[in-house]
Amino acid sequence: MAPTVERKNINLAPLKAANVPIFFIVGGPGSGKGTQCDKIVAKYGLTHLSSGDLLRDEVKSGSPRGAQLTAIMESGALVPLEVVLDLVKEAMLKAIEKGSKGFLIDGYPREVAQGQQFESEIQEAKLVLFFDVAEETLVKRLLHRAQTSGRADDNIDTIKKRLHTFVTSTAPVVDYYDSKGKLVRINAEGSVDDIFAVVVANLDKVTSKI
Ligand SMILES: Nc1ncnc2c1ncn2[C@@H]1O[C@H](COP(=O)(O)OP(=O)(O)O)[C@@H](O)[C@H]1O
Ligand SMILES: Nc1ncnc2c1ncn2[C@H]1C[C@H](O)[C@@H](COP(=O)(O)OP(=O)(O)O)O1
Ligand SMILES: [Mg+2]
Repeated sequence: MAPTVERKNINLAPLKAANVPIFFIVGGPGSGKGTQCDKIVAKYGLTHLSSGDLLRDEVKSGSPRGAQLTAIMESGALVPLEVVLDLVKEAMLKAIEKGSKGFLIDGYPREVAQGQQFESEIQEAKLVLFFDVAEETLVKRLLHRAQTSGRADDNIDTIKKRLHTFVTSTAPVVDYYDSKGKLVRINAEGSVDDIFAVVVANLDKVTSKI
């Protein structure tokens, strides 16, 4: 039986009232989500929240659920939906207090239910950017990142499991938003700058801020 997850009572009113644009950033592990988000932040001033970073921060904080989270992440599986969603909500609220103009939610949703729950409890995403990269390239990039990342999940065994999780749980997210007409599929095999040019062309269509 799955462990019971304690939900926090989070007041979402300020976040809903702000009604700022929200973009989901989806792609396999190593597809360049973080890399492209850094560039989007620099150009558009949106707030970048990576669910993986939020989870790693939670682990570092030494909170009781930290050890459990580490084990799940090292196994390449997904952390329970409620844990991630609460962390994302809290981070969004903090950013709204500081005047955020909008959000890049990176690495989320990783399963269709995450997207549905987020959108029913918070707000609909404006667009979903999907960075499309072949598995072979993902493995190469992650093994290269492993040399400097210090991440416990950047090793070949965990990478294989994360790829499996991506195919089984996250690929349906891509189809789900495609069928809603919200998906922007970006071939992300090229150079960082070439990919960013495609990102900009798509974001410029929906945002007036340059
Ligand atoms: N277009 C690209 N071409 C080559 N390497 C890339 C590209 N984009 C990102 N990388 C590298 O691939 C690795 C994974 O990128 P990252 O942004 O951390 O991806 P994600 O957040 O999707 O896991 C990093 O080492 C990064 O420097
Ligand atoms: N939205 C989410 N739901 C469940 N687990 C998540 C999650 N986001 C991250 N995790 C967990 C499982 C992932 O394998 C791990 C690392 O995530 P990440 O930092 O986003 O990886 P990457 O940037 O390589 O795609 O954290
Ligand atoms: Mg990342």
